[in-house]
Amino acid sequence: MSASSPANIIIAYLGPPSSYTHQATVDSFRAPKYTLRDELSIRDVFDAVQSSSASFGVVPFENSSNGAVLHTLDLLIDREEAFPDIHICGEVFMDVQHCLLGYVSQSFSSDNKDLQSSGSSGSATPTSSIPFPKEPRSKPMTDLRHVKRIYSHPQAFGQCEAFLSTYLKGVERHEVSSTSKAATIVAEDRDKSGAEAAISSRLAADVHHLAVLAKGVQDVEDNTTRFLIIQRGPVCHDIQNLLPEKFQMTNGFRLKKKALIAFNIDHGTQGALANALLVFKKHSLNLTSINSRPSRIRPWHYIFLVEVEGEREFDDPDLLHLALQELDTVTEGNKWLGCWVDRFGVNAGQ
Ligand SMILES: O=C(O)C(=O)C[C@]1(C(=O)O)C=C[C@@H](O)C=C1
Repeated sequence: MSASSPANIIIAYLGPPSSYTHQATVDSFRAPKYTLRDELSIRDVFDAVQSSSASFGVVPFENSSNGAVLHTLDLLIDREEAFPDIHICGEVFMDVQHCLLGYVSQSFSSDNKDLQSSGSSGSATPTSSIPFPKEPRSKPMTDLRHVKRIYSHPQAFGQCEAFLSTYLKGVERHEVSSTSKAATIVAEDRDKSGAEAAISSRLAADVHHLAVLAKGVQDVEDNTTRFLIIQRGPVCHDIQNLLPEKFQMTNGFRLKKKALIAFNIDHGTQGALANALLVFKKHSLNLTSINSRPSRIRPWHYIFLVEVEGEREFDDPDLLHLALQELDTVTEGNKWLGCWVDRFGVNAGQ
């Protein structure tokens, strides 16, 4: 059966199961209409969609406290031209509450009434570069002296700095492809000595039979990750009808829409970047973010990614066409990466 047959719409997502991407995907693409397939890396999700072995893919894009997922940006700008047909067709916002998962140590559990004996005062140590470190929001629920290695996705480490630098200072960190992969590794710790722990989700604790050693370990209470839905081909393509209704562009005439565009400019021309940005202003496309990634062609030369939002402009292809034509005249090259219905303020599942 082909990936886009109505009875079998395959959605590839960054796994293994119980990753945050999985949770965002389950909430948006419900069985039996959709079949979810986990992939080991964000690149594998792009590959699955580009090769049409999946109709859609779900990947993390940015976090409200730690910023862009660089790996996703790099795959979108596609320096190697491996993903020429990938377009964004939707977004999902999800609240992310991290936990520290592992094992409760038998040797330390008897004296865990006093958690300060975990070797920490509960305050982060000031250093010359960070004289006033952020206080962690939560305390461990058990002694952590047995933890020698922590596994997680780099984004999750970035979101939990205060807790880690207070209660697990100097403990080796291992970056892996997702938080659920981290939980899988810890669950495989054969002697259950508790030397390994993962920053992962509450769901991953249940799936992998791990103990929750601390809850809500991210630096900020309101910690939201935005995920992108990707498809093969431009958004006007028939494949849009296979998406859940809330993501379909035609569903919301006059709904706010967003788009992502990548471009490069002649860095030697004065005002080149400003001129490119002015095109969006002129065409009433409100710029909401700008990211840059090294071009890897010349040092200190960047590819820019801008996100724009608008209403009428997206419902009239001629208006967009005009804006892009004008962008052609002030950039050295640009790539339309898709447009989608704005879901800001709407949680996954709604
Ligand atoms: O590792 C996961 O569980 C993911 O889905 C990836 C990811 C990310 O890359 O941002 C998703 C949400 C959290 O912000 C941390 C990690």
